[in-house]
Parts: sequence; C-alpha cells; structure tokens
Amino acid sequence: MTAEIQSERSWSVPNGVPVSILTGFLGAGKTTLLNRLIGDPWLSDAALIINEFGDVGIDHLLVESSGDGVIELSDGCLCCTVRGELVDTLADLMDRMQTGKIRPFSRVVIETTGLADPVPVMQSVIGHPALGQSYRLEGLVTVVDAVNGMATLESHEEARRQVAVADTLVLSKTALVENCVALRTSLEALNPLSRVFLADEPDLSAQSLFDSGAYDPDRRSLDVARWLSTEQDHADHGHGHGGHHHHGHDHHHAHDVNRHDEHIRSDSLVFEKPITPEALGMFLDLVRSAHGPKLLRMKGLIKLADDPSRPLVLHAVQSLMSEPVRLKAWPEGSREETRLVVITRDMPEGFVAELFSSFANVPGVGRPDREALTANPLAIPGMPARR
Ligand SMILES: Nc1nc2c(ncn2[C@@H]2O[C@H](COP(=O)(O)OP(=O)(O)OP(=O)(O)O)[C@@H](O)[C@H]2O)c(=O)[nH]1
Repeated sequence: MTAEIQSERSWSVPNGVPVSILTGFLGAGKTTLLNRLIGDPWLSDAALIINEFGDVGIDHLLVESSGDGVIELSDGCLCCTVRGELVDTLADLMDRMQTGKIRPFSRVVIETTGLADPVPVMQSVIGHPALGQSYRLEGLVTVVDAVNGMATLESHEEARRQVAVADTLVLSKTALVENCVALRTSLEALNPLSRVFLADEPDLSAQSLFDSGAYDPDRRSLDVARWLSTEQDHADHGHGHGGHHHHGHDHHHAHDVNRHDEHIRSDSLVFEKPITPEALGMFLDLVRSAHGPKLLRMKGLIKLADDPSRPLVLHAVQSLMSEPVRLKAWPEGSREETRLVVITRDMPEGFVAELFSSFANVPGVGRPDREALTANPLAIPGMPARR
C-alpha cells in the first residue's frame, strides 16, 4: 500500500509499473477475491484503485485494510464517466512516487465496476501517450459467477467483453452449483487461451492471478484487437476521457449511450435513521418477490434499530441473496448511516429509495406508509395501481 512519507529519492520505472485490472459482472465476487488477496505479501506495496457505479461508495469500506493506498473512484463508471479521473489518478500517483511524496509502489490493481467495459479502461493505460511511458498493462483478471454467469453472458455485452479480454478467469461460487460444464464451454468459446482458476482454490495467490506477463492482444480473439483499436480511435477523437454528462445528484448512473444499457440504473440511498430488522426483512421480501428479475445487484451497510453500532452487510446478486453478516462495528472511516446501492433494470426511477424510506418510516411527500404497503404489497410506488 502507498503511504504519505517523505523521501529524498526519486524512483525510475524503466519498464513501467504493472497495472492489473480486476473485473467481472455485478456481484461476481471481485471485492471478495480482493479481500482474500489483500494480505498477500506480493501485494504489500501495491496501490489499489476501486471504482463503483453508484455515487455512494461501499466497496472501499468493505476491503479489509482499507485506508492507506486505497483510492476510491465512485460516482461513475471507469469505462466512461470517470475515465478521465483514472488517467489523472495514475498520473498523479506516478508523479508523487517520482517526487518522493509517497512510498514507491510496485504495482497498481484497479477493481472496476461490474458494468465496466474493460476495453476503454485498458486503452486508458496502454493508449495514453504519457501513461504508456510509465505504466504497462499486466494481468487482466475477470471473475465469473458460476450461479449467474450463463444468464449474464447471454444478456450483457459488457460481461462477454470482460471475459473475452481476460488473461485469467476466476470462477466464483462454484460450490453453489452442481457443475460448471456449460459455463466453461461458453467461456472457452469467448476466450480459449485464458487461464481458469476457481475462487475457492486454497493456494490461489495474487501472483498466480496477476503476474501473467505483459498484456498481449494478439493472444486474444480478433474481436479484442479490433475493440482495442476502435477504442483508440474514440480516445483520439476526444470521446474517451471523462467529460460525459452527469444528471445532477439524482442517483442515476451518468449514461454514455454507447457504453451502458440505458435500461440499467443505479439508486444510491443514504439514511441516518435506523431501520428495524423486521422492516428491513419486509422491504427485502417485497423488492425480491415483486421485482426479483429486475434486480441486478443490491449491496449495502444497514444501520439496524436493535443495535445501531453494529451494521449489517447486505448482498444480493440477481436472485441470489447472501446470508447477511453483522459487523462488530462500523468500518473505519465510514459514517454511521445506512448506505445502500441498488442496480436495477427497467425499474421506475427512485422506486427502491421510496420503498426503503417507507419501511424505514422516513417521511416523504406523497409516499405510502409502511402499513399501507404491507397491507397491500401490490400498491408499490411508481407502479400503476391494480384494480
Ligand atoms: N458462496 C460464495 N459466495 C461468494 C463468492 N464470491 C463472492 N460471493 C458473494 O457474492 C456477493 C457479491 O460479492 P462481491 O465480492 O461484493 O462482488 P463484486 O463483484 O465485488 O460486486 P460489485 O462490485 O457490486 O459488482 C457477496 O455476498 C459475496 O459474499 C464465492 O466464491 N462463493
């Protein structure tokens, strides 16, 4: 991890500092994998950049040893809206290392959002005239969820691109399925040369995953080489570096129509008032029973009324809801408030936020109260009334 320390020395980087990209679709298990690897001595002097889709960052709080050396880029997606920030961050890191303002780092690991198209992220590093002198791409790791992987590959272009460009694929959640034969066949068709690991292999090390030599597009499909060159054209014509519009503070993703499916939106909620465990249970039941297929990802830290000092970590990935974990205390650096990010497809704007507020009994104009919702769960805000 990097740290602000004084040093007289400048550090030269003859071959460029390796930059590894950790990607994978929403909820595939990127942060879980990173948490497992973070204590690995091979990453002890790595700088970690975490990008999140919603404007309320959560992952950086859930990465153990968060703090020193962990840089959060939230409120947009690396492949479009915050791509310029990635370039600035990498340039700034290099500058500060070379001027001795931070401890030297031997590697950068970037965890992308689950919706990121990795190609423009890669191009930001290898195609940028200045960064290309200081950094080199090494180790593109894509996590694929064995439970939702097939369906995700079928319906999301981003997921297929994440697989196609990878040096290394990591299959997560394999213990939850009978076998992965069909998934592995699909992965092989998309990327026959990638190495494949299982996330629960006991001897999985950071080096085995990320140290795969300089990235070589020629070892990928023809599509990958074409995507990379098209992306370069985008960048050359001023398309690629930030500057995309952001719709104020109304909690959606700042869309670039060329990048993300317009039907996908991210709602981020922050509530200081605690919610009772019962109300939370009802909220989750209602979201999942009424809108399960539209729910792509939900994650959060929840402030519960029974003991507000011990937050609950909540994860749902499509229809799979993980057993919620109660933390002993709020993560260092976090405010004691509920933070929930919900990524949905084809859901009315603000729907989940309104629903949560109703259950948390946070007053709002024109919002049905919790009793009304539980008495008639079909009367869901934002949805047409049933007769
Ligand atoms: N059983 C099992 N659960 C896993 C595994 N990997 C991740 N999970 C669970 O899947 C959920 C999502 O994991 P994350 O690591 O947050 O996924 P992510 O890819 O970082 O999610 P986003 O950043 O939101 O895209 C959590 O509940 C994890 O505990 C695995 O290998 N096995």
